[in-house]
Amino acid sequence: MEGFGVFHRDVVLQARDLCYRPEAGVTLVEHVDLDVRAGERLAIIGPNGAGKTTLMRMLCGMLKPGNGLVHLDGESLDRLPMAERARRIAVVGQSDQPDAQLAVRDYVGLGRIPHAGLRRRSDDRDVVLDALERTGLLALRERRMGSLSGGERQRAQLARAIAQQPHLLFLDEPTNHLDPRARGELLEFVARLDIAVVTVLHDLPLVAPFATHVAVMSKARLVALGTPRETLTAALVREVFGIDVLRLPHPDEHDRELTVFDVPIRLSR
Ligand SMILES: Nc1ncnc2c1ncn2[C@@H]1O[C@H](COP(=O)(O)OP(=O)(O)OP(=O)(O)O)[C@@H](O)[C@H]1O
Repeated sequence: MEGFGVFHRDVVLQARDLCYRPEAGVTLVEHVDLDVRAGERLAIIGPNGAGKTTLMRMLCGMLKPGNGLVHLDGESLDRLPMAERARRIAVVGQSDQPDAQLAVRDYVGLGRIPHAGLRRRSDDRDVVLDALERTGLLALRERRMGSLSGGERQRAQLARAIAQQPHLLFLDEPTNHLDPRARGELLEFVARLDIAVVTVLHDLPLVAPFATHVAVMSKARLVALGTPRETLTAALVREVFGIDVLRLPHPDEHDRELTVFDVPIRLSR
């Protein structure tokens, strides 16, 4: 494993020197190194155009890196057969376009394909029902995918990923169609799955409650990697996002701190 040094058994995903340059003079991701261990939840954050989605697509094998290596469970991702990759990794992307005519439960059932091919196994039905129940979609299981709201469709995509029973889950902005309460509920649900998660997240207030680790991207580079407390410093948030972050004592709960991202909208001068 050249360039990877000692492989630790609990490291699920290892990336070294990842770069992506679609054409001469254009660099979307530059020299990214990171590890994700079992049970960790990594949030990739950064401003629009920073390279977050490009990085995530390389980490999950959807995009071949221009340079660098990605290892899954100690094996090179690009040498793993597709079926084996699909048994270990589930991806909920931004641009997934589910077939509008499919019933919700059949759509979620597609998550079983890597395990059983097109042949149905007896436990598949239970796994699908469990995924529907855990995402609050049981009552909608006979509905067509095309009839769901944006938030319901997002939950169906997550249910399909859960039905895949992966041990590494990739999510690209999983909260973007959800109302504030549903955002927290969805991330709480994902955290309780107790599997390794890599997610692109724009919702800064949810990063610290959800993520065990944060990768901060800015202008194609990884500018910080660590726990939320190590990375979401006032100085870094100001430098990367151009906004202030304030940590205030909770007025009622003395053991809690409120983290406020101060986004000014000034209508008058
Ligand atoms: N094939 C390409 N050729 C040139 N530029 C590209 C290509 N693909 C993406 N880009 C640009 O690269 C930059 C990084 O894109 P990426 O989608 O990774 O950013 P992001 O951090 O996920 O952004 P957002 O928060 O807006 O989703 C963007 O400015 C995008 O327009």
